[in-house]
Amino acid sequence: TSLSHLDYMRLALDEARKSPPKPTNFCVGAVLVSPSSPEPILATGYTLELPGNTHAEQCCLGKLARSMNISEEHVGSIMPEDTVLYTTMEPCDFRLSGNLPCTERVLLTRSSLHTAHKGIQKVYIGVKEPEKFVGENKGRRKLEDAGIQVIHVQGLEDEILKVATAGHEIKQEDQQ
Ligand SMILES: Nc1nc(=O)c(N)c(NC[C@H](O)[C@H](O)[C@H](O)COP(=O)(O)O)[nH]1
Ligand SMILES: [Zn+2]
Repeated sequence: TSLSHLDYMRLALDEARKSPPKPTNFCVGAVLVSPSSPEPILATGYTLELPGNTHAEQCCLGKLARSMNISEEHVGSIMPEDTVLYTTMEPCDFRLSGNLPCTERVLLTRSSLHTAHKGIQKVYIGVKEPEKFVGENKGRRKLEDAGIQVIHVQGLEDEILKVATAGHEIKQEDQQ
């Protein structure tokens, strides 16, 4: 039985819950999926899972690369043709830390220095990024311009945002 988009987004949310809350980022979860593969789940990831200031999507790519003994920037070359990414929050387009944004990392799966690969075909998002750290996230347009569909999977927004902002101080007016 194949899992629905909502099932995969729930899996991503389960990953997000594992992320240690911080006031300077969001707790996000992601799952790399090849729907038609015998083992559809290629990798899971959550914010800060891998050492360093890592993002959920970054951890998915890094873990998949490591499992195949290749570097992250070449991971697109080993992805099945139907690879898609589920992430509870849309891939970042700018990071206050200055680290490479996940939108760029997703784009890199589509082509590397010498050859183009299929890489990630679609990105399913649970919520858009709240404009708390970096203003409006313009990454969606970049992904679409590169032929990657960005699809909002509805239904888990409240839960996703509650998990994402677990490390953010509760303002007085929020305490009613
Ligand atoms: N899609 C997504 N996945 C994540 O795992 C994560 N933490 C964010 N968060 C976006 C937010 O804009 C950045 O976390 C801040 O801009 C701070 O940047 P750093 O995380 O310190 O590089 N967004
Ligand atoms: Zn990111």
